[in-house]
Amino acid sequence: MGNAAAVLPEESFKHAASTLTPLSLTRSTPPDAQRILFVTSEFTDLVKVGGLGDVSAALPRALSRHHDVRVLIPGYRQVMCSGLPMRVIGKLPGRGAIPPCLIGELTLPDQLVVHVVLCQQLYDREGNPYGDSQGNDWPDNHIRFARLALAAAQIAGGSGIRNWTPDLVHANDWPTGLTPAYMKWSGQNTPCIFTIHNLAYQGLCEMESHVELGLPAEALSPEGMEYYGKLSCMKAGINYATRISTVSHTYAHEITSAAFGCGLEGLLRRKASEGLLCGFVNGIDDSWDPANDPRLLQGFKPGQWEAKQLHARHVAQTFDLHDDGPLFAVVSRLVHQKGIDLTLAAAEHIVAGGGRIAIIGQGERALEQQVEALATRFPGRVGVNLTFCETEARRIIAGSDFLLMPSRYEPCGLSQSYAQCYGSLPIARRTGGLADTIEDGVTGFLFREATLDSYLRAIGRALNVHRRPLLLNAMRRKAMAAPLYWHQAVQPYDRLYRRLIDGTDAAFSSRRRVRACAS
Ligand SMILES: Nc1ncnc2c1ncn2[C@@H]1O[C@H](COP(=O)(O)OP(=O)(O)O[C@H]2O[C@H](CO)[C@@H](O)[C@H](O)[C@H]2O)[C@@H](O)[C@H]1O
Repeated sequence: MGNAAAVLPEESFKHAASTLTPLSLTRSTPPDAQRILFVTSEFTDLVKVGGLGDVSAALPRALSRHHDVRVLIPGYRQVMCSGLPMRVIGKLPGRGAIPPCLIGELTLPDQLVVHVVLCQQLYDREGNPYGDSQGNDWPDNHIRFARLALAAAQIAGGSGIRNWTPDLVHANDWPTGLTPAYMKWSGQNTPCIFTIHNLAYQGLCEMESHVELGLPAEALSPEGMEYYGKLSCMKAGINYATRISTVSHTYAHEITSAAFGCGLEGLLRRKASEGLLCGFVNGIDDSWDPANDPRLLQGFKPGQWEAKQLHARHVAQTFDLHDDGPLFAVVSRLVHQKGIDLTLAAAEHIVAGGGRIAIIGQGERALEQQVEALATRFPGRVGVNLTFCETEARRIIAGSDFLLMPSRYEPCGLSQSYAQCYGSLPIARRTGGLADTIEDGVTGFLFREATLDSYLRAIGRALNVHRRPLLLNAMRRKAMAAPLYWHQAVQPYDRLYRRLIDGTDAAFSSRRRVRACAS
């Protein structure tokens, strides 16, 4: 296998940025830094669908103060069109129906190294990482992401990148679930952490796909990755990783119950009882600083509320809303998980209470149509923008008084923390990371049941606070100080990496163990 640097071959992506750049990579890392390969299907700098992209861009950067971290992503069209110079540094063989690939390397302006799995037939497509522009999943997703996972395992085994083999692999969500499995089946003992960002997306495929994926017989049993007659990439990640983490303490506990475990609660309960499952709350990246955000019309600090009013006027103009009344924001993927139907039902009460609602998001077509219909029903009071626009999202958050987040479940959630940073008080369900990051009545409002009544009570409390400016501003100040930034949130990952690499981590100590739910 040739590992020498090469220019992208002509038959490779026609969209590729094929300029050769000298490889001069000298990030200063501490002497005890370990080599970490962070494997992900989204990376916000280049391609993002949701929160996984944000975490994948921020966590490796925060980790790179402590370690030599490299990110591995598929070479989607968005990645190849990024305009960043790409070097081809190696190639890797296929397995079953998984085609061979090249390994590319990008160095981002801040020197973070991103390795790219180059395989035109799998990744050079219109649409997002998981499906076409009509929202249909790609039928060969199992092969597309098995290619990513296999590349990670091969790199961990010493192939693909010359003079760089990771001491630890960190895989994320189902698209990377086969990573620890391929590592194990090739006899490697490099530790692999698997982080669950959202258990509900499992990456299922038919049993017959085992030939295409080159799976050994043991994979096909319930002790492997069999899941109710199918194959589950999520289950592979949970079963074969050295340790499993998820993105909040409460979600780590919740997924051991039937209500949140998506059929994997038994396995997760066992992992929790063995001390192999933990929850680390996500941080947010430093760009979420209202005083220094170039995407805002005017920066602000706690107390400089006139800048919030400026953004509220901007939102009113762009969403065709009246100028008066508390402003509620929805910045969300429009999917069932996020409880959008509850907000649709609550909207008439918010409007009757004098409120206005600005919704920005994309997602399930039926929900998109329903939010559009809501705006038609309440002109001047409800405005909708069915796009994904980071700048507008930030301005809406900055201008709003409240962020609506009635999620049915929420592994961690980032939007509530973004809102807190910008002095917008989240109104959210007491579940997952929402319960861990919002202090009820202090830095936001929580409600327990996924019912309209319960939600409306929280909205009513928020409206009461809005009528008392002193109290509102006091809550805003507390909210702005609440979120955890990644340089703080990274600590438990750093400690776990070190324990796994030096072999001192028998399992999570009983004090830190996730208490498994009873059912
Ligand atoms: N129209 C729009 N325009 C611009 N930006 C938009 C947008 N709609 C949504 N976003 C952004 O998308 C991201 C959503 O992040 P979340 O963590 O809230 O949810 P998501 O369900 O995608 O992530 C999953 O993974 C993350 C990461 O671990 C977990 O926090 C979460 O609970 C889990 O469901 C935020 O950055 C938000 O601002």
